[in-house]
Amino acid sequence: MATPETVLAVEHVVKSFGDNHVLQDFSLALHRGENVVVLGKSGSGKSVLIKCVIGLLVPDAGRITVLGQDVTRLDHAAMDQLRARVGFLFQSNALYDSMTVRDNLLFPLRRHWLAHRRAEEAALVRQALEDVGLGHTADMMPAELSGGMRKRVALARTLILRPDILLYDEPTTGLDPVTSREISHLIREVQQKYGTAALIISHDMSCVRLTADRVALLVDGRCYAEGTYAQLQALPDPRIHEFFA
Ligand SMILES: Nc1ncnc2c1ncn2[C@@H]1O[C@H](COP(=O)(O)OP(=O)(O)OP(=O)(O)O)[C@@H](O)[C@H]1O
Repeated sequence: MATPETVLAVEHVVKSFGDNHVLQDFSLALHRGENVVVLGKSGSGKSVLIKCVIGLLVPDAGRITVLGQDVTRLDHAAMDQLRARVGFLFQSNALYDSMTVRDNLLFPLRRHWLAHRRAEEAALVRQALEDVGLGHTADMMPAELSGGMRKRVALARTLILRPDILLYDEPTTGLDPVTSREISHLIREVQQKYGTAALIISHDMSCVRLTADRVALLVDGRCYAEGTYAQLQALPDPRIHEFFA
């Protein structure tokens, strides 16, 4: 079997804030088309990791390569171009409340691909919304949507650029259990339909079980263990077991 292509590599990353050593030699690889969940307790450094990946924080040591480019060495323009290929779903969704759903989706499109024809734009918006099960919402304002619908719109807004990688920051936080499950299933559907690789940070075990091809456990700043959900669940190590209890 061919070796899977690595689309994101975190290698020996170290990040401290004063005496708070958050990431200590953390390494992880994400392969094309794969969903990897980084699971860790509150305060373990999951957000710090994702911020390092998108260049909002700079690691003290180590290397992060996204689609073959070392993000710690990219200038602003190169980072901006790379961000068009890496969709980031914020925990807060970060929708523009004063814009319709349609204009929220058009925003990244116009920012990154200036020369789209109107008819093409309309088709792309329609397709992205249909793919998240919200074909009828283009004219609505974000305030008219439920929490789950806002999450779907935010996902559609990242999908419209056809990213190679999706980064999900706690995608089910703040949602009720039924809606959380729907979003987890949607993450899987997107993976299958778009072929994107996803790095998902979460401590919602239902989301982890439903979305992860592989789980990486972030403990004491390191990738303490990795494997499928079932493999990790079966391990007797108490530091792993407590997540599955
Ligand atoms: N900009 C910053 N300056 C100083 N300390 C920070 C900064 N960002 C994060 N930290 C610290 O890094 C540690 C890890 O925080 P992080 O937000 O990554 O945790 P997390 O695993 O995402 O937690 P949660 O699941 O609660 O969101 C915390 O101790 C936090 O206080």
